[in-house]
Amino acid sequence: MKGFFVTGTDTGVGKTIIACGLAAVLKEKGMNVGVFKPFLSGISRDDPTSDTSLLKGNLKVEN
Ligand SMILES: Nc1ncnc2c1ncn2[C@@H]1O[C@H](COP(=O)(O)OP(=O)(O)OP(=O)(O)O)[C@@H](O)[C@H]1O
Ligand SMILES: C[C@H](N)[C@@H](CCCCCC(=O)O)NC(=O)O
Repeated sequence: MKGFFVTGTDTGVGKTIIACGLAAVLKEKGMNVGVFKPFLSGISRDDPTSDTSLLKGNLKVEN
């Protein structure tokens, strides 16, 4: 298993967008891709606009 750790120097700099794109490209190449965001602050994970919802929706996974 290989992984990428996406980080940045501030909030709102594009970490989530980059992670979504990276995951989508790898999936498109036929790889089995998972995403892991261990902590989420400031918004419910159930909110459709949350980072975790965007990452999940991007990969079309259930959980
Ligand atoms: N390359 C880009 N060009 C234009 N807009 C961008 C780009 N990358 C991200 N954005 C926009 O910037 C905003 C913040 O991006 P994103 O949510 O990916 O940041 P983040 O680093 O994950 O933030 P946070 O730390 O708050 O979770 C979003 O509205 C996103 O659409
Ligand atoms: C909901 C957003 N995407 C993001 C908001 C982070 C705000 C940090 C504020 C601070 O600097 O204390 N939350 C998160 O990445 O878990």
